[in-house]
Amino acid sequence: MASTTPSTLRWGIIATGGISTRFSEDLLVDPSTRDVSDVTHKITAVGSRSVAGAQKFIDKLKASEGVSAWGVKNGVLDDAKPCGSYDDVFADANVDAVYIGTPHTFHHANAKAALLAGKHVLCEKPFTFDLAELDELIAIAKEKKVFLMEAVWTRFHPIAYAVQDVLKSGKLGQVKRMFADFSMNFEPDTRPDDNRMIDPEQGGGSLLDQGPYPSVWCMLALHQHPDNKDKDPQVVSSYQRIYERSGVDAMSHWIVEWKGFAEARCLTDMTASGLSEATAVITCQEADLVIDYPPWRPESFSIVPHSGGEPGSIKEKTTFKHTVHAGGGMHYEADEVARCIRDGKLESSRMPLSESRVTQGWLDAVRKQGNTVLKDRKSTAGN
Ligand SMILES: NC(=O)C1=CN([C@@H]2O[C@H](COP(=O)(O)OP(=O)(O)OC[C@H]3O[C@@H](n4cnc5c(N)ncnc54)[C@H](OP(=O)(O)O)[C@@H]3O)[C@@H](O)[C@H]2O)C=CC1
Ligand SMILES: O=C1OC[C@@H](O)[C@H](O)[C@H]1O
Repeated sequence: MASTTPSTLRWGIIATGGISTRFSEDLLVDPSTRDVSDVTHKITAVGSRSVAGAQKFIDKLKASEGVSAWGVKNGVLDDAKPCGSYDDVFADANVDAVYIGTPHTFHHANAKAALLAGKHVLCEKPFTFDLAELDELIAIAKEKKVFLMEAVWTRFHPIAYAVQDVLKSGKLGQVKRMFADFSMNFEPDTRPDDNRMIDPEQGGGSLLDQGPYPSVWCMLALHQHPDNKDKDPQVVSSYQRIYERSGVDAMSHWIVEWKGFAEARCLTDMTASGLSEATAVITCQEADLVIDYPPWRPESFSIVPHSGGEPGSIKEKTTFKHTVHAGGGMHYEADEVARCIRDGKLESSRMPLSESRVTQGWLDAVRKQGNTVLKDRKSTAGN
């Protein structure tokens, strides 16, 4: 059988913190371990606030062990240039696409600069601080004819497709409502004031950091459900508990309504853990679909009969496992970006900009209805 040469995407990595490390390590994993042969990845530039920081990051990647050692041996890092500013990465002709791994309040400025320089952009969650900032990025990407996507990696995991297949098959009957939770004890009192979960200047608090995950399951299970016709679901109620030390939210609750279809209750909490066996529960006519912890990378879900005397045709619990292939699981979204760019697409149909707008709107609504120090923070759009 004739084999075609894979398309290689050349990445510039912006920032050298925790998530940039994990994303880059996944770019170093052999694509064939996840049955991918049509795209490959290279890291051609790393941007940090200091050139020494960028060099240290590259050196650490070059010392990778385990599944990421493959990329080191196979040239993924051979042309990686350390840059002492993010702008140097945006100006680099050897970079096709930029991955943005800075704290929340910097996403807009960093993505905007990259787009204006003509680079394709994959930006960490939450896309921006508010919807006005996101709309500005979308307008620039459209004008520059470059690809833009929010890095909601969980949407590309095997389990995400499997959950949708079950719901779409109709075997669980009508969807009634759902609950989605990302609670985790980050032990905020032990963290310094400049930790990004605490610091308002970095968009701290549970809502912005954790909120994108309940949204994943809401969007896949309800928003994209074939029976749903409401494409503009709104937050109808919310509550935020304040983390007194810095005034960000310790916990947020909100309810979203898809008119004429269903409601979702969403929860984020950075001060207490969530249920280990239920990061999301989708209540359907015939049974519940229960997705296990952790919300960002679950690998199993169960179909669970209704409790008590509730009717429902499904009487036995069945559990399904969908493990992430070798690596951390961020390679799937990277493959999606590579394919979209190869095919000349400006957005992903799996993670469309219209859906990022919907979930960004929920974060805005909860923040504005609450009473944290970020309540009235002004958008940087247009600056
Ligand atoms: N998808 C996922 O699973 C995860 C996503 N995230 C997301 O990734 C983003 C970054 O999170 P994370 O990597 O944990 O954060 P870190 O604090 O570990 O790293 C942030 C990096 O941003 C750069 N930076 C630029 N300006 C500042 C500033 N003023 N203060 C602090 N850092 C700055 C720094 O890199 P440098 O010095 O090199 O410029 C720093 O290392 C967030 O949007 C977060 O929500 C985080 C964790 C998991
Ligand atoms: O995106 C995330 O997922 C995993 C969590 O540990 C992290 O805080 C969050 O940013």
